[in-house]
Amino acid sequence: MSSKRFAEVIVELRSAQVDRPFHYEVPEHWQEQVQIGTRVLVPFGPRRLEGYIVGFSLAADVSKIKPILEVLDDEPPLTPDLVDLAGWLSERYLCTKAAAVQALLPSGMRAKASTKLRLAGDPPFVLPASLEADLLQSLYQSPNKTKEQLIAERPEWRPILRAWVAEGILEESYRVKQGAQVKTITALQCSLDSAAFQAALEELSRAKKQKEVLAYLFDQGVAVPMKDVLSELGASSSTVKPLLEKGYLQKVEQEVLRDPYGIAHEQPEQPLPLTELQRSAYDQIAAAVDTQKPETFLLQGVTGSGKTEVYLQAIASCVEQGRQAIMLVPEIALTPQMVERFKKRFGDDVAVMHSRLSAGEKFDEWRRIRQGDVTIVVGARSAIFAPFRSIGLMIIDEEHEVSYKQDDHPKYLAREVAMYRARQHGATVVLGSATPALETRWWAHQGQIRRIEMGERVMGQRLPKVKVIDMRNELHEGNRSMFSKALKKGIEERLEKGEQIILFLNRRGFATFVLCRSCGYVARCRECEIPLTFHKARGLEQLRCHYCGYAERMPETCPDCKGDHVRHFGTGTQRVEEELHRVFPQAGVIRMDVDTTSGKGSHAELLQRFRNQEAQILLGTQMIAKGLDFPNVTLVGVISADTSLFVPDFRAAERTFQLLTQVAGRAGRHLLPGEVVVQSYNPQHYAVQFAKKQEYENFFQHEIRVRYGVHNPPFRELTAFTSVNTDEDAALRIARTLEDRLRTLFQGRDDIIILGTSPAPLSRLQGKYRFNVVLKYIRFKQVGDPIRTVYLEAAHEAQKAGGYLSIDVNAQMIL
Ligand SMILES: Nc1ncnc2c1ncn2[C@@H]1O[C@H](COP(=O)(O)OP(=O)(O)OP(=O)(O)O)[C@@H](O)[C@H]1O
Ligand SMILES: [Zn+2]
Ligand SMILES: [Zn+2]
Repeated sequence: MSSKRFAEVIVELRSAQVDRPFHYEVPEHWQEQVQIGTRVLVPFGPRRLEGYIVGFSLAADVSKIKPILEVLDDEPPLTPDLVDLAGWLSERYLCTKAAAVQALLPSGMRAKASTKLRLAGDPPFVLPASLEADLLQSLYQSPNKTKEQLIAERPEWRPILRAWVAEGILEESYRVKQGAQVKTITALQCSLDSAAFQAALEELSRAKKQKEVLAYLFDQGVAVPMKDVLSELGASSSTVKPLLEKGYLQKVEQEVLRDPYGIAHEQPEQPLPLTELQRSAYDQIAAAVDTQKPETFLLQGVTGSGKTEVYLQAIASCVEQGRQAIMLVPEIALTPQMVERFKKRFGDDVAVMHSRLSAGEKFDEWRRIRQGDVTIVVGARSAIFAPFRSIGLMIIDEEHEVSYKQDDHPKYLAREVAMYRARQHGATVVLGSATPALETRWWAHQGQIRRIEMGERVMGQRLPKVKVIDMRNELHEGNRSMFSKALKKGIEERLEKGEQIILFLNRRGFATFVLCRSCGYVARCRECEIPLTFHKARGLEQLRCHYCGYAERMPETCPDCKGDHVRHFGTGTQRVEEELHRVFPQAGVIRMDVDTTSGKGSHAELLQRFRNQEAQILLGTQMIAKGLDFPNVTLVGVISADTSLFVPDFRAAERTFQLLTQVAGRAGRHLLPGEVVVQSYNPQHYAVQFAKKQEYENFFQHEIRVRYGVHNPPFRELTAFTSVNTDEDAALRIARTLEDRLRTLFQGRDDIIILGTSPAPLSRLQGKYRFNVVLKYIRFKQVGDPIRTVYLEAAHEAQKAGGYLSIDVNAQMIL
């Protein structure tokens, strides 16, 4: 090809003003090497930026076009289908292309560029006492300093450097440091031929250990990690040193991949013989994978129905056909046990990706996927972007989980990304849950996706019996404790029999607020206006804001009425723990909440202690609701079902139902029968009642009518705009302007509903005021482009006013 190609490059700036590809010339020597997805370094104004090639064109205005400075990788990090996916992400979620590209790559990927300088021409004549003289001296004395370091040292040198480069006195070259370094180890190698080897042995006649090391490496024929050589032969580095000096051995740096789990996987575990229901589910999924046509399933299986075994075998069948598989699980459920289950089945063929890995570990796992070293990835949300070549199967377990929606740009929903990639790759998507998202179940009802039902537990165990206790009656009968009589009795029985108990505290609400019983004053954060949460640590009573971290002492008297009736209300895990110790002094309790699990690995460690039966009671928030499987647990108690029912969220009923069903599903999964006790002040609520009977289908029928009546998902999609500013008037003004423009734009469209400017449920956060405008529409395709224009304009104005305007397309929660 003789005609010159120009590369279209997306640079790493996330600003909307530069949200388009820029053209660069591809220097002759890189013509062969660059492809779509190649990472490059390009000049951008006075800066040098990293960017990705997203296309090629025969550009016209050649005069202005600058050449690419550097190609950053041998293999392009992005495959062409990922470049295409980035384009889709930015259109679907209205984010910049740069933000979309970055979402596809591990955080450790970003390079830092630096500029090396070399004196190339004759140094200029400079006055002995001048800026130029200092610079020259510095250049001679420390030739390794980069341009960036020099400028940081003396900003006044910047124009001089620029001039000298222009005059050819200095020459620039770029060096790029990877964000996360490739990890290497030192290995030893013997590259002598046999004759030279024999000669060397003679020469070393008396140095027995040296001879041994040399012979060992000669026999190996390949490089062996130095530490293995030393431990194998019981040698020390002083043995190796003379061999290196004489040139008999060479040191080589070998790349190694960090294995974050490092589990030894010797004997692969055999698949279990499937039950009839599992077999039928497996057959349908495997057949779909075979067709290589995009298809989505809802695998609706009650808790304990053995969905995981179906996933494992479907993955095995996909991999056998030479295609790759992605398995998503909620971050919280991605425990070492979970990973171990995959590693036992598939050995080293599995990469793991989640946010608790270090940047280096993430980078390595990502490279193993990109290089084709593994065919399966298990991970949290972002693993859906795994750079596989030919995806056959994508599974999203607990697909209804909120954590599958990214809360930062691009605010993608993993389920939608999976379905888009399925179209690209001709892959099958499996959405698995006992309590599917209402939308998913609705699509299945509409026939857009196929539903597979597994209505029974694996060994035919009964679903646990759920008792709902009316806490109002308990109070009327004089029981002022947080444990109903039934729950107390249940705990006592289990403690006696040596069985285990999970107590669950539903804390989506703001549980331990502080209230004055005589005047009704509620302590709130000064910055966020959220009720403060009561905390007790080392005898100190504190009020803390869960959003911004603000803290103050618990007041002794009411700031409003000066009375002494201020009390903390609601129930935090700490209070339940104290109460447990008081009522059941003999019982060991493990508490799991954000306070006890903030350290790396502490989450897994606490669960392991419970598994080892070091304590009989596990007490926690929703983080213990998912995927835990403990054979000895026969009682699950929910302290209060109500806290999640009264949050200002249209999904409150759905979430409550899901949480209660998931929690109840933790009991009686094995041989011992299970019991569940749910305490509630609103036991008649339909979410509580359907959860009691574990009747998802009936809940769905009821809830879908409620949604239809108020035009909520799945009948409309919601996009939320939030105007944020420290100045309340400015925040309000921007939101109103946006609302007006949307109204003008969609005038006469009765399929579109605009919920006018209103204070956000979190009306103040970290000292900033927040106002929402919510748009409801049927098809995003019909509104996406016009919304983008209006949004970008208003966002620009918000910025000028010192705040910002955020957008959440297909919002799952409005805060
Ligand atoms: N075919 C089988 N034969 C014997 N045991 C099985 C079989 N399939 C699954 N099991 C066992 O049944 C238990 C429940 O299975 P699994 O955890 O996969 O259920 P699940 O549907 O994912 O439940 P949940 O939604 O509650 O997480 C597990 O202990 C699993 O090892
Ligand atoms: Zn008061
Ligand atoms: Zn706050």
